[in-house]
Amino acid sequence: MKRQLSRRQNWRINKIQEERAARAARREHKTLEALEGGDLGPEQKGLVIAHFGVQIEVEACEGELKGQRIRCHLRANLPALVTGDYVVWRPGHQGDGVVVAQLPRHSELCRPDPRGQLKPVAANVDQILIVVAPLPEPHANLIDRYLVAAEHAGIRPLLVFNKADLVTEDNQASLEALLSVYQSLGYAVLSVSAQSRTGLDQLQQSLKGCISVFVGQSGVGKSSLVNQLLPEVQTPVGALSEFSGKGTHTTTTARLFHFPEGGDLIDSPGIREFALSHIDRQIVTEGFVEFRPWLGRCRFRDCQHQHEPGCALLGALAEGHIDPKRMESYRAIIHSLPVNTSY
Ligand SMILES: Nc1nc2c(ncn2[C@@H]2O[C@H](COP(=O)(O)OP(=O)(O)OP(=O)(O)O)[C@@H](O)[C@H]2O)c(=O)[nH]1
Ligand SMILES: [Zn+2]
Repeated sequence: MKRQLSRRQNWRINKIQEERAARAARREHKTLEALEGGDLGPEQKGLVIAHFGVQIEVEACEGELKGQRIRCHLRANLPALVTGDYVVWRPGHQGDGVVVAQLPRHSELCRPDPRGQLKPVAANVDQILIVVAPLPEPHANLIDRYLVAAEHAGIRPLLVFNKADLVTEDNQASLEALLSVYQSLGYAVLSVSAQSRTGLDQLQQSLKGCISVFVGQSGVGKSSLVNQLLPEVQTPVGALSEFSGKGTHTTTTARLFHFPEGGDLIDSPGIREFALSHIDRQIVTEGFVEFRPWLGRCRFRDCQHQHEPGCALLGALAEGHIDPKRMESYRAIIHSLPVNTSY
């Protein structure tokens, strides 16, 4: 009986929400019609700064309005836009505007939505800053997961080793051993301290001219670094959770910030946690860059690289071309995948 009731209540709640959404959509449609009926300004390029339900905040990239932020309505039939998207838009007469087209993306960061479907959450990201620190103790496995995600998205990763001030005689050797694995694979590693400001100039240099995101385990100092790099916080970093609308699943709402020294940041709690809930065996295998020369060379086409005879990866491991720690990490990631993922 109780169950029935709550199902009924759920249905009512859903219905009310649907009606509310439909009313908002009708209102939006009217506004849009009025705007498009009047004469709009010229088509021009803009950058999506943030998304607010049916509207988006666009920064003008050119013309008289360059640098200004405009609340824009979305012409019907546009693909879903995300922060970092470049668009074509037309100014209206009341400080608003209409987005008329999306320009092509060169990269996408995706996350599963509540239904498990992959959705882009940020576009045109050039660089993923994977933040690690002596504390909390870094896990190679987690770093490798971020690297796989970056490789899969085709976005350059940069390892940012924060809290360099916490390096001591006791932990130095193991930290250097951990990081040298990545350096020898060709990944850039930058040693910094948000606290003592060591290395921040160099970090600023590597942010210039591109859109970056920060990822990494909780407590490594992402907020601290962002606070150092964005001193005149355009939106308080502490208020990031406001965008996530506490307790809802919309934690993926991202916002674009400009670093005063150049370069952009896209940030949101959802992006910081951007990890790998949505990868399969093939993505992981290809995400280990040093495996690439050996892929497709195993005796068996469906080789799982575990203990099969004639496995090219195992051969490369035995000959010292693959670091045993990375192989161990690879296996741990594969092991953590839901069973039956396709190869
Ligand atoms: N010693 C030292 N402490 C730091 C440094 N950077 C950050 N911290 C400290 O580390 C703790 C965590 O920093 P946050 O910036 O909140 O870390 P976060 O990665 O944003 O954490 P989440 O918000 O949980 O994801 C805070 O107590 C900071 O003061 C650093 O360079 N050196
Ligand atoms: Zn194999």
